Amino acid sequence: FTFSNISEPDSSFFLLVHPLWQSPLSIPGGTRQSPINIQWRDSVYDPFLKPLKISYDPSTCLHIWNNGYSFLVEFDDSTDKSIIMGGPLENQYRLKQFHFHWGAINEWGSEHTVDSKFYPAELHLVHWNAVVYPTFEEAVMEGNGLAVIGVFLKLGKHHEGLQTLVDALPAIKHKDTIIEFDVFDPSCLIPSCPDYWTYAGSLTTPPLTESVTWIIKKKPIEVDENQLEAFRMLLFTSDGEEEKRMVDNFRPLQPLMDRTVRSSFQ
Ligand SMILES: NS(=O)(=O)c1ccc(NCc2ccco2)c([N+](=O)[O-])c1
Ligand SMILES: [Zn+2]
Repeated sequence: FTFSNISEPDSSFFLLVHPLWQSPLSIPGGTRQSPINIQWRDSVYDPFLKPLKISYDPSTCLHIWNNGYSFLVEFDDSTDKSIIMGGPLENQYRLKQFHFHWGAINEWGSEHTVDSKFYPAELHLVHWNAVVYPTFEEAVMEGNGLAVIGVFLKLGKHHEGLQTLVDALPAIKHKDTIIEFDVFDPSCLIPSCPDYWTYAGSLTTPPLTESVTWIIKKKPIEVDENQLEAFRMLLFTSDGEEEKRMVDNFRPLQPLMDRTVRSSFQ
C-alpha cells in the first residue's frame, strides 16, 4: 500500500489499518452500497424533487444508549407522530433513531464525502416505511424500506442543541449502557437550508442491506472542538474490559457503480 497523502486517507489506508470493518469492501453482488463520495459536478439537478417535509414530536424520544458501534437516540415508532415525507420519497417514513459517525481527529470521520472531502463527523437520522411494511426489521430488507437523512458536522461554533446530547454521554461511556431521554427534538440538528443530494444506497454497518434512500444535506451544522472531543471519550468496550476509545466508526467509501446522485438544487 502506498499512502498518497496520510492526511487524506484512501480506501487502501482503511483496508490496512481499519480493524473495525472486517466485512468485505462491499457485500458480494452489492450494486448500491454506502457510503459514497458525492462528486458535486457529477450530481444531476432534478426539478421534480420536492422539498423534504420533517415533523418530529419531541415527546416520542425514549432513551440514549451506547450500542458498541455508536451512540444512538431512539424514538417511539409505534405511531406516525415523528415522520418525514416529500423529497425523493413516495411514502411517509417514521423516525426510529439517530446516531453519529466520527473520527479520532478532525481530518476525517464522516461516512460520505463531498468532492473527496471528509467532515469530522456525520449524523444519520433513520426512518422506515411503515406505510408499506409492518415492522422496521422487514423494512430493512426492502429497497424502499428506509430513508436516512445525513447531516455533516464541521468544526465551528458551539451547537446548543447538540450540547443536550453531549451532557448525557458520560453516563453511557461503556457499550450497552443506556439512560432515559425524555424530550428531544432532532430537527434542531438539521440545517434550515433545504438543499440536499439523494441516491439509492445501503446501511453502512451490517447487515449492509440495500434498503436506504439516502438524503444528504448540502449544508453542514457547526459544532465546537469540545463537543467533538466528547464523542471521542465514548468506548467501544464494556465496563471491565480493556478500554478502546470509540473513534473512526465509519465505513470506507464504496463504488458508485451504475448510480446517479441527484440534487434538489441548481
Ligand atoms: N449507518 S446507517 O444509518 O446506515 C445504519 C446501519 C445499521 C443499522 N441497523 C442495523 C440493523 C438493522 C436491523 C438489524 O440490524 C441502522 N439502523 O438500524 O438504523 C442504521
Ligand atoms: Zn450511520
